[in-house]
Amino acid sequence: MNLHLPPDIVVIGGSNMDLHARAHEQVVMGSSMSGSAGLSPGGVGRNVAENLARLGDSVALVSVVGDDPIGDEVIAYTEDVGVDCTYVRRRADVRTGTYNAVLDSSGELVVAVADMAATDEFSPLVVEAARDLVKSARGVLVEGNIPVRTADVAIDLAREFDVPVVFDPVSVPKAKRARDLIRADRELYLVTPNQAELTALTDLPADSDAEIEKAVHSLHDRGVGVVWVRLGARGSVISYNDVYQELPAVPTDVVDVTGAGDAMLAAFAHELLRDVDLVAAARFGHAAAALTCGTHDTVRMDLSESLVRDCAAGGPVRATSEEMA
Ligand SMILES: Nc1ncnc2c1ncn2[C@@H]1O[C@H](COP(=O)(O)OP(=O)(O)OP(=O)(O)O)[C@@H](O)[C@H]1O
Ligand SMILES: O=c1[nH]cc([C@@H]2O[C@H](CO)[C@@H](O)[C@H]2O)c(=O)[nH]1
Repeated sequence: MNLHLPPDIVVIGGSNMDLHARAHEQVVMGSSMSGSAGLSPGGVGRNVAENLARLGDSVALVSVVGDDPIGDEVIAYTEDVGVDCTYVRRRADVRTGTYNAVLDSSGELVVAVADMAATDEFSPLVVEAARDLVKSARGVLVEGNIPVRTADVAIDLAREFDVPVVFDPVSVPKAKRARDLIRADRELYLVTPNQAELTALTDLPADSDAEIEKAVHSLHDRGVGVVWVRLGARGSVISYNDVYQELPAVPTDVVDVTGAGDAMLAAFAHELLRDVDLVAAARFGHAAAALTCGTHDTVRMDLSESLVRDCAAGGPVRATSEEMA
């Protein structure tokens, strides 16, 4: 008997182990610096799934990791926070992806090397194997780190069953490759670029407010229902139907922005499952991002529904130590 209940959301995306090394002194290129470092499971898709589970949603992850000790750790951690990892494929012939970041003493990123090993080998067959899972979901989230042909199959599959699709283009190079995924002949529910990714998706400038608005409308013309543009410390713009609204970020002392966009997207999706108004859902997303920005990537932010709700209502942006996992 299959005892699995259908998930609210299926996330189709990458899983990594993140290494964050922070120098304790001014970084001198080519030199060995003293500092501290830590490991934590990462990957955009996996991060979104983790945050959804922490917010109390039922979520399944479709992903690929190596059959190696790092993959063991990533899966054990992700299952432990409540994500269904039944459809995470283990492959003996590839390494689990790693994201290796070096930060300076103020927390700014100096350089990051992403070895997307297993995610680069994420074949459409892994998505096909999750057909029944996708069919039963209320929403599917696809992130741009997976190969384009796999993302294409994932979107088609969800649309075949009329399941709304969220697409996160994740970076400029990935957004350029993913441009043709957004087409007028198939609807995407939500696309979430930052300004540079908006340009990469549309071939239009997106520096001024007027340029952003024009580029956003060109995505609507290509079948995207909701466009939510991330503007970093400024906040975001959300656009759908007759609504076009800029939202401020929740001010915070930034310690590490890694994963803030992933938490923001998870929190937004969490609210959508409750039929909350989209602008209110976006505000909830900003609160989750602010909480995540105030925490080192290596110390996972335990996003709980009440913590984010308090923050969105003007409450504290920093979790107390008891609230941290
Ligand atoms: N300096 C900041 N102060 C307050 N909030 C911030 C700051 N930087 C980022 N944020 C919050 O995090 C959200 C996501 O950050 P950003 O817009 O930089 O996303 P991104 O470009 O997709 O980054 P990433 O790919 O690293 O997630 C912002 O919309 C905002 O809510
Ligand atoms: O090229 C990449 N950079 C960063 C990530 C992941 O982004 C996450 C933060 O949003 C982080 O966990 C890292 O693994 C990736 O998968 N590929």
